[in-house]
Amino acid sequence: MSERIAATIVTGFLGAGKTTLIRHLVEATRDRRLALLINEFGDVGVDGEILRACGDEDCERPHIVELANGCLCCTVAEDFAPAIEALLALDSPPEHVIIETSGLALPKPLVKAFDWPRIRSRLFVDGVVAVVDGPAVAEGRFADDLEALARERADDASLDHDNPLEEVFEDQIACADIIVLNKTDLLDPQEEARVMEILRAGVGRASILRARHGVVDPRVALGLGATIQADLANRPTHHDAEEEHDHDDFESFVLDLAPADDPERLVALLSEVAAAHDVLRMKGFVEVTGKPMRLLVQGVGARFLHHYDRPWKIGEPRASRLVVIGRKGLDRAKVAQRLSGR
Ligand SMILES: Nc1nc2c(ncn2[C@@H]2O[C@H](COP(=O)(O)OP(=O)(O)OP(=O)(O)O)[C@@H](O)[C@H]2O)c(=O)[nH]1
Repeated sequence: MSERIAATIVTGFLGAGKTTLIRHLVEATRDRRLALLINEFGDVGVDGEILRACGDEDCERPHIVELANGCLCCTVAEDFAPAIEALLALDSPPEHVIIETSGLALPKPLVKAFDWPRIRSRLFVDGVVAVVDGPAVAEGRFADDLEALARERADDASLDHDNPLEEVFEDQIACADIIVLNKTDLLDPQEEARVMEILRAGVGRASILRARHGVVDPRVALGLGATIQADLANRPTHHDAEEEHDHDDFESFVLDLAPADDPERLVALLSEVAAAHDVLRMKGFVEVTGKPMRLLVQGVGARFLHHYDRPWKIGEPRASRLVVIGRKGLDRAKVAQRLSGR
């Protein structure tokens, strides 16, 4: 089996800033091959146009696939799986896929669609990012333009999800690994605190990042830098490329671990440590004692996935190495101590 490719699902109500955030991520990760899969209702092509029209030739770089035939989770066989297969059959297939859902989509069924064998063998869900329209929530609404939202709902014959909007919003929040509280430029401190409170009440253990115009660190949103860093042993030249970036809100470090005897136990511990120290991302490869395959481990907040991605190559150092990303002030010594003391 070829290596599986990570996919990030970006969800959030109409106008919350999904396209703006994705555009930022595309611009901030020019050295990576991204593909975008956009699921829009009604005004087909608009988001794709915005993403293409960066006024910069590099913005042509990602492959953009638009799927307009309704809810992705309801059309897995006809639309979603063939689109993914076509992307992966490209001469240079993407390293990461970003899926923008329609504002009304429930993310959970889409995450479940990844369990389809045709999808599961090629792709895994790296994380679900929910974009929240800060000012709309502060005003007790969920979207900036409720009428447009109602129209979208009415036009969408494939949606028999006729849940109250609150429930769709709550579902999007509940399913997210990372919540981006967007449009903070339009919130005063009291409003921002109130929205934070509403979100915290609904989110469980997801991390909430504040953003203006969707500007979030791609290492956190996509884990892209994390993959590179965790793979340092195999790609020593990337060491040279590590420069000081202006990622002032976050910090990251690489942690070397002993080989794991029991992957389940390791992942449970990682999840516990991530929750205790508000770690946003952990990602890397681990040697499991007695296994010829390397274990890919990746966490977004406290949610972890792991699978054996390929056999260790002959002569390849079997390092167990994770990149850990958190907010500034992350207690590196404590995280290291808890993970090395297993
Ligand atoms: N003031 C302000 N405007 C923003 C911000 N983020 C996005 N916008 C604007 O909000 C509008 C909607 O943003 P989009 O990125 O298109 O939102 P979307 O979630 O993709 O919308 P749909 O695809 O229609 O569901 C656009 O006019 C953006 O320029 C922000 O942080 N602050």
